[in-house]
Amino acid sequence: MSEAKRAFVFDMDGTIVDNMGFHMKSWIEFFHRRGKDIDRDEFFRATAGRQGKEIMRAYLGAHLSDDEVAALNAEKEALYREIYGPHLKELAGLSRFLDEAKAQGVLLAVATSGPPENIDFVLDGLKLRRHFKAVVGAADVKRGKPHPDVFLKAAEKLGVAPADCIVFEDAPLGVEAAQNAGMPSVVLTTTLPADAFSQYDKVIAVAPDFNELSVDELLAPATQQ
Ligand SMILES: O=P(O)(O)OC[C@H]1O[C@@H](O)[C@H](O)[C@@H](O)[C@@H]1O
Repeated sequence: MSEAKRAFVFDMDGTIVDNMGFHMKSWIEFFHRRGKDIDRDEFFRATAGRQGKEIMRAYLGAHLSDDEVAALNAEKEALYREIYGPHLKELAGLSRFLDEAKAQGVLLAVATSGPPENIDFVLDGLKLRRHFKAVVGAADVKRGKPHPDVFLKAAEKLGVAPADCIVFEDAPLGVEAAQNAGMPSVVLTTTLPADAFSQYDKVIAVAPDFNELSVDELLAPATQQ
């Protein structure tokens, strides 16, 4: 490993946990309560990685006040935590992978579009917070993915140059955000197959879970990847 500090920056939903099906269920129920139907696949591709407030305004009206958006978000995310709670589990191989990365001196961060309550729910619920030197969420940046803000903030908090960070993502908009931040990505195919990411540059690996990923291979010089 070179002298420069390296970092792994993890998306949370769909990457640390395989929960996007539960987010989808909660969105379907949330919109059903309002007499609206949504198409699962179309909705995932259009929204996964965006912040709740952006999704609310896109689907329910740009006129919504901040207070109205906050109340709607609180309802949707409480629904999600209620239905995912009994299934809460880290993606296969994650803890081993994090331990290996730390043993190699890699700094670790979480960069999610989720709100603080969802971050606590996953990181504290699974006792994972101790692994991460920085945790950045929707409350810390203005714009969700595909804007690069959340990844750039994580790199800044870690004190690592964006080009020395590798992002782990499951959503096309998240990979696009990493690309916009100047960071290569590893795609986890928890939610979509590999071909959904073919239009993006700098995808250096694709895997179904962390058991299939090697820290050493990911840290190998870029010319070998
Ligand atoms: O950035 P992450 O961790 O993938 O989080 C994205 C998700 O954040 C959630 O809070 C939203 O309700 C989801 O619809 C969204 O996809």
